[in-house]
Amino acid sequence: MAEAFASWLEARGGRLHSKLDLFKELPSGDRGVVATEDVKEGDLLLLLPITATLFIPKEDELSKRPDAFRPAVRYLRESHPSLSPFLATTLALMAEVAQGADSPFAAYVATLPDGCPDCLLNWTDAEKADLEGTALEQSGPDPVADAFSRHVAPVLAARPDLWPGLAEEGGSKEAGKGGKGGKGLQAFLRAAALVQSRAFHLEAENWVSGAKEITRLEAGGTQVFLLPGIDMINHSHNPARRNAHLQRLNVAQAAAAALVEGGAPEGVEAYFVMRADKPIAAGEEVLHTYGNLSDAQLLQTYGFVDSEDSFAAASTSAASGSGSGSGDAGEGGSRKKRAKTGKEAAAGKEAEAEGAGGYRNPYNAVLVPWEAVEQVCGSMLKSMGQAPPASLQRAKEEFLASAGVLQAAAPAATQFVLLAQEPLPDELFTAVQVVLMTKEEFNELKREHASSSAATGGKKEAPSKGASPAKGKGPAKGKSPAKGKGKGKGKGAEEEEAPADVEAGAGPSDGGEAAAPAPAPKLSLGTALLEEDEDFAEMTCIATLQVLSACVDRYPTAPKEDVRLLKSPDCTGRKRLAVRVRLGEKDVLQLAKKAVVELMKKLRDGTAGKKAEAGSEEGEEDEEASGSEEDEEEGSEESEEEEAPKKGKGKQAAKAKPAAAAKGKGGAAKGKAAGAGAKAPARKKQRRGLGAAKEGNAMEAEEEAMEEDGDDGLLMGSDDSEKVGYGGDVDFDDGIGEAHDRGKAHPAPKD
Ligand SMILES: C[S@@+](CC[C@H](N)C(=O)[O-])C[C@H]1O[C@@H](n2cnc3c(N)ncnc32)[C@H](O)[C@@H]1O
Repeated sequence: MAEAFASWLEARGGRLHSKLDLFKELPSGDRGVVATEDVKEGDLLLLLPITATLFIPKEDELSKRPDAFRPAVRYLRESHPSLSPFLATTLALMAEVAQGADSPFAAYVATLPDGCPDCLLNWTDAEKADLEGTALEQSGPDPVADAFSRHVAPVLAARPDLWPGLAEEGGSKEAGKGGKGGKGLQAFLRAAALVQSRAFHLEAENWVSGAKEITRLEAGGTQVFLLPGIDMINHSHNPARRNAHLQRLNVAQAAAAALVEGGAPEGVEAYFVMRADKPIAAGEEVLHTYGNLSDAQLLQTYGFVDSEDSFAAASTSAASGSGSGSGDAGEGGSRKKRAKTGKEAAAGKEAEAEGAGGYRNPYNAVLVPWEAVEQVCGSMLKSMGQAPPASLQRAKEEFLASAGVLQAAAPAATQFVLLAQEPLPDELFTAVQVVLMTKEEFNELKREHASSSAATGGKKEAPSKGASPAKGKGPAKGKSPAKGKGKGKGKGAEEEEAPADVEAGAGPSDGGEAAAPAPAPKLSLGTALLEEDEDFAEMTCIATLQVLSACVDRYPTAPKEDVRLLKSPDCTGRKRLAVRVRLGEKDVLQLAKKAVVELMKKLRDGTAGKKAEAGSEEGEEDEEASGSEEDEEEGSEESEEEEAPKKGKGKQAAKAKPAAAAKGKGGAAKGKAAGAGAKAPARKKQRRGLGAAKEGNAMEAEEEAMEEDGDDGLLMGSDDSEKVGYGGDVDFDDGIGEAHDRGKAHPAPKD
C-alpha cells in the first residue's frame, strides 16, 4: 500500500520524503507518520499537487478546467450547488470508493481506515447517554440519518452511474430512518466519518491570481479538502512535540522554493506542502495540531480527547480496548494504551509530580444558557418578594440583546461560553446583574447606555466573546457533526506573498453559515456596581453561583462519581471518553465558582476595585463623553431609596476599569465599569430584602459544596489547579467561541 501510494503521488507531480513511513503502525494500534531516519529542519515532508486532492471547486474553477475534476465532483457542483461543502465532499469520496479500482483515487482510498471508530456519529444512543449534560448531548432527530435521507439518498438514487450500488432500496424517503440502513447509508456513514476526521477546511480562494476570494461559496464559505498522505499525520496539543506544519503555495511560490523542477504538471495551479519545523529524529512521529479544541470538540470530530488522568495507565492496562490514542496524550476509546517512549514516560512522571490531575485540556469550555440565568435570578427575586413582571423581563432581554450581551438574532437561545482560561465571562456577569436590577436601576442603566453609545458616535465593539449565538458558536448541542475548522490564512497565490500556513482541521459543516450580524454596542458592567452596593454584590454572586450549580446539576453524575469511574478498570472505551468530557466541563464550572467566591471575598474586604482605580483616567474620559453627572441626577429622581454618594466610592466605582481583583488565574469577570462606552448607572443603596436569598448563608453553603467537589484536587478549580495543564506561556485569548465556530477559520497554533 505504501509503495502504491508513493508511486501514485509521484505520477501526479507530488513527492514524499524518503525517510518517512507514512503508515506506521503505532503501539497504540493507530497509525501515524514516523521518521525512519533523521530528518532535517525545513525538509519537505510531502508535496501534494492540488490535482491529487479531493474537493468541490468553485464555479469558476470548474468552468475554467472542467476536465481536471472527477465526474461526481462536476455533477455535485453543477446540480447540487447548495449542498454543504461537507456533504458534497463526503459524496465525492463515496463516489471514488464506489468506483473501486476504476477510480484514479484508488491508491488513496486504499490508505483510508474503516472510519473514525470513536467519532460521535458512530456512538449508539446508549453510549451517548453518558454525554448527558455536556456540550455533546444530543437532542432532536439523529443528524446523520436526517442528512442522509434528506440530502444524500436522493443524489445516490439520481445517479447510480456515479455511485454504483449505493442507491437505497425503498426510495430516498425512508432511507436512513431506523435500522442500519442499506449499502448507501453504510457507505455514507464511513465517508462522513472519514471526511469529518481527516478533511481540511480552508477559505475559498482564487488559486491562480492569489486574490482573496470575496464571494462566498453558497454554503459555508469554506472549501473542504481531502489531502492524501497529509491526512495521515496525527495531532499533538503539545507545542514541544509538534514538528511539522502545512502550507499552500501557488505554482510560482513552489517554483521559487525549488519544489517543482521543469514546471508544474498540466492543470496543477497550487500545492499543499508539509515541512519539518524542527529536526525529527529517527523513530519520532510527525505531529501537527488540529487546532485549539475542547475535549468535546475533539471527541465529536476525531474520536479522542486531549485530557489525561493519572488513573488512565492503571485502568487502561487492566482493561484492553481503552487508553491513550496515537499522536499525543489524548485518549482514544477503542485503542490500546500507547507504549511510552523514554521522553513521554519522563513527561508522564512530571505530570504525576504536578498533581493528581494529569494533563487537562486548556481549551475545555462549558455553555451556560441564558435561560438558566433568567430562571435562577427569577427565583431569587421571587424569594425576596420582588418577582419582576413579565414585561420587565422581556425588556431586559431585549436590552441585553441590543447591547451585545445576548445574541441579537435569538436572544433566548444565547449560551454564555465559559472557558477554562476565562471561566467567568463578563457577559454572564453583566447579564446576571441586569436581571437582578430593580426597574428604576434598569431604566437608569438604559439611559446611561444610550447616552454613552450616542457619545461614542455609535462606535461599536466586537460582539461578545462570551455569548454564543445558538447557531455557529458554541458546540451546538444536539447539532450534527461540528462544522469545519482549520485555516487557510494566506491569500494563495501572489508571488511576493508569504505562503499560506494551513492549520490542520477537519469536520463537517452543516450546510451554511449565515452572514455575520452587525456587531452590537456592547455593555459590560464588570464589578463597578458591586463595589458600591454590598447587597447587590452579594445577590449577584449568589445568583451566579446558583446558575453555575444549576449547570453542574445537568450532569447525571457528581464530579466525585466521575473520578471514581475513572479509577475503575471497568470504565473503558467510549464510557471513559464521555466521563473525561463531562469531568473537563465540570472543571470549568468549578473554576468559575471559585472565581465568584474569590471575587466576593475581595468585594467584602474592599480590594476588588483597587487596581481598577489606577485606570480611572480612561474612565473619566467616558464620564465626560456621557455626561454622567447629569445622568446620575436624572436617575436619582426615580429612586425611592437612599442615594449613593455622587463623589467618592460610588463615583470611583462607576469609573472603574477592569477589576483586576476579580481576575486572577480563574479569570473571573473582568470588570469593565460599563464596557463600550456605557457607564454604570449611579447606584442607590437599595434595601434588597436579601434575607430570603441569603437564608442558610448561601455563599458559605456554595463554598462548602465547592470544597466538597474539589477537595481531592481532581477538579481544576480545586487548589492544585495551577499545577495541571495550564501553561502560563500559552496565549489563550483566542476565544473558544471561535474555536467552536467551526465554520470559521481557526486561529493558527501559537508555538
Ligand atoms: C487525520 S487522521 C490521522 C491518521 C490516522 N491516525 C490514521 O491511522 O489514518 C485523524 C485520526 O487519527 C487519530 N488521532 C490523531 N491524533 C490523535 C491523538 N493525539 N490521540 C488519539 N488519536 C489521534 C484519531 O482517530 C483521528 O480521528
